[in-house]
Amino acid sequence: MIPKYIDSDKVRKILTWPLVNAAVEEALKAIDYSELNAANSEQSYKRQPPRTITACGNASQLLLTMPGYVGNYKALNAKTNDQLPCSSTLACKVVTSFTNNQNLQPPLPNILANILLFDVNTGELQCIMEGTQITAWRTAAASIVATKYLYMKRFPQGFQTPIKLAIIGCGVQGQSHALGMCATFNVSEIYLWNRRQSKADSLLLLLQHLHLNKVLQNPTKIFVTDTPAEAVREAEVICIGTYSPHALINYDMLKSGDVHINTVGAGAVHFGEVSQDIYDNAVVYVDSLINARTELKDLKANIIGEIGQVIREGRSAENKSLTIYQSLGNFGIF
Ligand SMILES: NC(=O)C1=CN([C@@H]2O[C@H](COP(=O)(O)OP(=O)(O)OC[C@H]3O[C@@H](n4cnc5c(N)ncnc54)[C@H](O)[C@@H]3O)[C@@H](O)[C@H]2O)C=CC1
Ligand SMILES: O=C(O)C1=NCCCC1
Repeated sequence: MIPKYIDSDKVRKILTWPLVNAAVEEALKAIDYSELNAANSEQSYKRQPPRTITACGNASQLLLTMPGYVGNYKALNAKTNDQLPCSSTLACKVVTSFTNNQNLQPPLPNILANILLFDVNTGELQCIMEGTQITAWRTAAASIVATKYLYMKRFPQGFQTPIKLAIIGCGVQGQSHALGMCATFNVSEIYLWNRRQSKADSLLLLLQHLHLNKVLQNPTKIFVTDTPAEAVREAEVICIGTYSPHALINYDMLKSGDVHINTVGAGAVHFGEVSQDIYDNAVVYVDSLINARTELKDLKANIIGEIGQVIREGRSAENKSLTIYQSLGNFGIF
């Protein structure tokens, strides 16, 4: 059988925020196979071994392989939104992170991905999906799901609660986080910061264009700031996705009261862009504990558990107004 190839144009046509958010929530919700027992046999489950990271020459050129299986999950039909019968997916995402790509002429995305889908009965390769956009959407959707369960659920208005949002780093991830958050939540104000301001300006123009054309519904005030401190001063929800090896925000910069941070970036380690004093004052949730055990082993933080557990059981009573979703990366169900 020749596997089907789904190119980036076809992928783009399928992706919508409700669909991707739902797929990612479903994948995050799956329980680890080792915890499955007779009492929760209806539950979806996952087998997700640690991902491998292979350096190609040096640490700025990496190949990541991310295999996973999700069994017994319930997905929605993309066209009708109807619940589909229980499904299972066996897949492997293969990602490269080559951080010089942005300097090529013409530039390429630093993160390039392909997703291999296998027949769960025969193991045959069924399909290869261009995965670069899926990675951008999936990562933002995981932050959206984390924001929904760790932040929005604190308020009686839930999803409708107006939020002030900060985007630190306006590259591929910054853009998908801004678009996904604005498409999903009632974002009243959005503060954009990027090391090179022109990228933040471009994102501002894109957001204004989407609002003007009613692709984004809620009226959002959009600001470009000179510093990360200005961007986060008022923010209730912060998304940070850069390659910065040092902290771009620290605890003194945050507003007091309820704040939630989604941190997705940083190069060699996955926790460089937020200061230690923020971690000291926060509770941390991850997407994948199995990857956290290796990739976050040097992080000194109160890691409570996986976001999937919060989806299944609610947030534990840890009494902290500052939450962090530390995103390592896993895969959605597509
Ligand atoms: N957690 C996850 O699942 C995923 C994480 N990532 C990570 O997210 C981060 C961003 O990735 P992309 O948006 O695809 O890259 P990108 O190259 O499109 O954007 C990176 C942004 O970081 C900024 N930046 C780079 N170095 C900086 C520094 N020293 N200080 C301040 N800003 C700096 C750049 O100005 C740029 O706007 C990377 O660390 C990447 O590894 C990417 C995909 C998935
Ligand atoms: O989950 C992913 O995809 C990635 N995670 C870390 C950085 C590269 C892509």
